[in-house]
Amino acid sequence: MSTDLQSQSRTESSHSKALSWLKNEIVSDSSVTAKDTLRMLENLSEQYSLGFSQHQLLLVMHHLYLMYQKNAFINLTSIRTMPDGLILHSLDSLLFAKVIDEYIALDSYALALDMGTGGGFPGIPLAAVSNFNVELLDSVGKKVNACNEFVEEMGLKDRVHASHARLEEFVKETGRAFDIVTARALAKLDVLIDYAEPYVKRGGYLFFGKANPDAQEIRDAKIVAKICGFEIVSRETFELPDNFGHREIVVLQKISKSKVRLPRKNGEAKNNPLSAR
Ligand SMILES: C[S@@+](CC[C@H](N)C(=O)[O-])C[C@H]1O[C@@H](n2cnc3c(N)ncnc32)[C@H](O)[C@@H]1O
Repeated sequence: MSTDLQSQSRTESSHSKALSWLKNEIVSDSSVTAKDTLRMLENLSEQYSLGFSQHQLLLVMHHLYLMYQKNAFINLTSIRTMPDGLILHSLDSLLFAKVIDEYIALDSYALALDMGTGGGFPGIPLAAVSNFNVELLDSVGKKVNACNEFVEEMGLKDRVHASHARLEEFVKETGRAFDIVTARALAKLDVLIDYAEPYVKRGGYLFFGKANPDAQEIRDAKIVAKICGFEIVSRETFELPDNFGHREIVVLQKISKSKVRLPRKNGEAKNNPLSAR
């Protein structure tokens, strides 16, 4: 089968799974049906000019729903209701996809790594709206198992996979392989750059989501970016609806060799930051 036909048949199979799920399910907040939630996401998609198809949004919702089901057993999110999660997890992750598309087309077959993915944010929504091959990484085994269950259930297993490892160690298995590295709610920007450097190809991009980085965090990020061979190419800002707050996605490009040997030992990036040298 040609790659296009394989990809079309994969899309059809994940579409029918998501549709059969939508028909039956009532989401965790008993006053809101899955159909209502999909409508909310479609409205948000329009409001932020995201341009994703209904099928893609359905997949994004399917992930959120599976994540909330699993959250009853393992701690994946502290955001209690599905409508809040829709904004703070799904929309927030889709904003990454919107920004990434400006640098690497979502319909390309780029390789992406989501560092410290937790319940799969932003990596799984990113996979749902792209053709990317996505590696999700987390140091907590239960979260990794949950993510692998989600992508199997969503029909994305052949191009999305979660691995259980620390960022400081996973590079020994994979090498410098990725076009894109993402992270949300993992660490300060300087630490994220330190973690990500061994994974991204020359010319590749880092996309880091922050609530509101202060001037010191940006100063430290600039210092470490220079040491590690990156430049900050953009800082995209968004206001989430209903006063859910400010979001910034910082975009960096790998332009030269790192001046220090990375990765460093476990915990070094946080405990002995390059920005303080
Ligand atoms: C606050 S959670 C954020 C999860 C997700 N990115 C989100 O935005 O919802 C940070 C995650 O990073 C993982 N993590 C922290 N340090 C890590 C490391 N050194 N290597 C791999 N994962 C790590 C944690 O286990 C946790 O799941």
